[in-house]
Amino acid sequence: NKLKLITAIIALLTYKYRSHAVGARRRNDLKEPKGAVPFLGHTLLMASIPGTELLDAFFLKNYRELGPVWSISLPGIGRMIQGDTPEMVEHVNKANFAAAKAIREHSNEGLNREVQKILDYFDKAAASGSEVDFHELMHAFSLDAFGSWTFGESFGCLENMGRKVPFAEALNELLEISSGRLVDPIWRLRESISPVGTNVRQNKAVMRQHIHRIIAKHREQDWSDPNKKSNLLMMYMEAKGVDGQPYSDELLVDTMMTLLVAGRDTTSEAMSWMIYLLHREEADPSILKMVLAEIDDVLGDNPPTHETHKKLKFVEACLYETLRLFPTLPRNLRRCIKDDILPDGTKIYAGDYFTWSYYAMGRSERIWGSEVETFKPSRWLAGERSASMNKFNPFHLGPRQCIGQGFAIVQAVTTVALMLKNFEVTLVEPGKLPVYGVGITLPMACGLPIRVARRT
Ligand code: HEM
Repeated sequence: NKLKLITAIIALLTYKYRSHAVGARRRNDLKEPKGAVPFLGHTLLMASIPGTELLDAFFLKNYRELGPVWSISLPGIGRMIQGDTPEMVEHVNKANFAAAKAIREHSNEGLNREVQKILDYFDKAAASGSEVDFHELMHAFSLDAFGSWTFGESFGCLENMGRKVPFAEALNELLEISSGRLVDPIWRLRESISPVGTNVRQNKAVMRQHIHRIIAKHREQDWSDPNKKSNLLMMYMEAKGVDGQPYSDELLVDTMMTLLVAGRDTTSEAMSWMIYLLHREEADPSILKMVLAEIDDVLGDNPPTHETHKKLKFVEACLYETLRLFPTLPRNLRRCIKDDILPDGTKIYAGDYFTWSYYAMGRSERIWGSEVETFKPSRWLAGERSASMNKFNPFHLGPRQCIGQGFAIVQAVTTVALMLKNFEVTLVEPGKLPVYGVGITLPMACGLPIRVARRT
C-alpha cells in the first residue's frame, strides 16, 4: 500500500510539474521558450547555452521569436516573467521605492591624476609598440579611480599591472563567483560543500579589512581642519541614518563594497565597448572625427574640469549609444510584492519575478526602428535625446535610478577624451566582435587588445 501511495504521489507531482519548475505556478496564458522539463522547468535549457551566448541565444532570440512578454520557470526561483517594453519596465518600477540620492560630489583632480597613469602607460606601450589589453587596463584603472574618489587613496593597480594586488584579486574572484550563482539555482549547496565557500569568506575578509583600515585612518585625522580634503567616505561618515545615529563601521564597509561592486565593472566595461565601437572595422570614420574635433575644441591644452566635461556632449552621446548596444548592466529583475497586471494585460502574481533585458531592448527593432543596428550617437543629442531616454535608459529611470550615474559619465567621458586627445588607438583585431563573458555585467571574455601611438 505504501508503495502504491508513493507511486501515486510521484505520478501526481509529475503531472502537476510536467512542464514547469517546482515552486512555480503553471501559466498557460504566457508564451514560453520550448525545452521546459518536469520539475526543473527551463534549467536544463539555460544550462545548455554557454554563458557567453546567453544574451543573444536566449534573451534576444526569445524576444524576437516570442515577443516582448514571455516567461520561464526555475526551481528555487519560481516564475520569471520577461517583459521588454519601456511601458512594462516603467510600470513595474513605479513600486513604492524610496528614491536614492544621486552621488554628485566627485573630484576631477583625483580622476585626472589616475588618467595620467594611463597616459604614462600608453607612452611606454607606444614607444615599444607592444599590445595593451585595454579591457584589463580599464578594470585596473576603474578600481584605482574609485579608490581615489571614494577614500582619497588609489589601490595601486595601474602601477602594478601584471602583479597581484590583494584587494583587486579578492574583488575579481568574488565577482566571478557571484556571476556563477546567476546560472546555478543550487549555488548555496555547492558553495557549502566545496572550497568555493571558503574562498568567498576569505576574499570578503580581505576586502572588508582593507576598508576597515581606511575608515580607521580617516577617524584619526583632524576633522575640525577647514582645509581637510573631503571624499565620499567622509560624506558617509558625517551623515546620519534614519535613526539619527551615525553609520556604524560595518554599515560603512557594506556601503563602500556596494558602490565598488556596482560601479567598477559597469563603468570600465562601458569604456572598453566604446573604444571598440569607435575603432572597429565597420565604424563610420566620421564619428571618430567628430569625437576628436569636440575633444580638441573643448579641452585644448587644459586638463578636464567640471565645466569642460559638460561640454563634451558628443562624447557623452557616444557613451549612451555604446550602452544601448552593450549595456554593461545587461539584465535586471524585480520580485513582485503584490498581484498586478502589466500594461499589456499580462497578470503577474506576488512572488513572481519580473525581469527585463536592457540588451534585448537596446537591440529591439520594435523600439528603435530600422536603424537599430547602427551606431548612431546623434540619437542621444538634444532633439532626439529625450525620446531615446523614454525608450531606454542604461542607468535606469525613476526611484531606483543608478546613484553613480553622474560619476560614471564623468569618469568615462573624461578618460576616453584624455586618451583619444593624446593617443591614436588601433584595434589588433578590428574585424572581430569581442565575445562577452558570463557575468552580472558585460565583460569582454578575451579582453580587447589594442596598439597606441602618440597623436600628432
Ligand atoms: C556605465 C556605468 C553604470 C551603469 C550602466 C549602471 C547601471 C545601473 C542600473 C541599471 C541600476 C539600476 C539597478 C536596479 O534597478 O536594480 C544601477 C543601480 C545602482 N548603481 Fe549603477 N551603473 C553604472 C555605474 C555606477 C557607479 C560608478 C556607481 C557607484 C559609484 C554605481 C552605483 C549604483 C548603486 C549603488 C545602485 C543601486 C541604487 C539603488 O538601488 O537605489 N553605478 N546602476
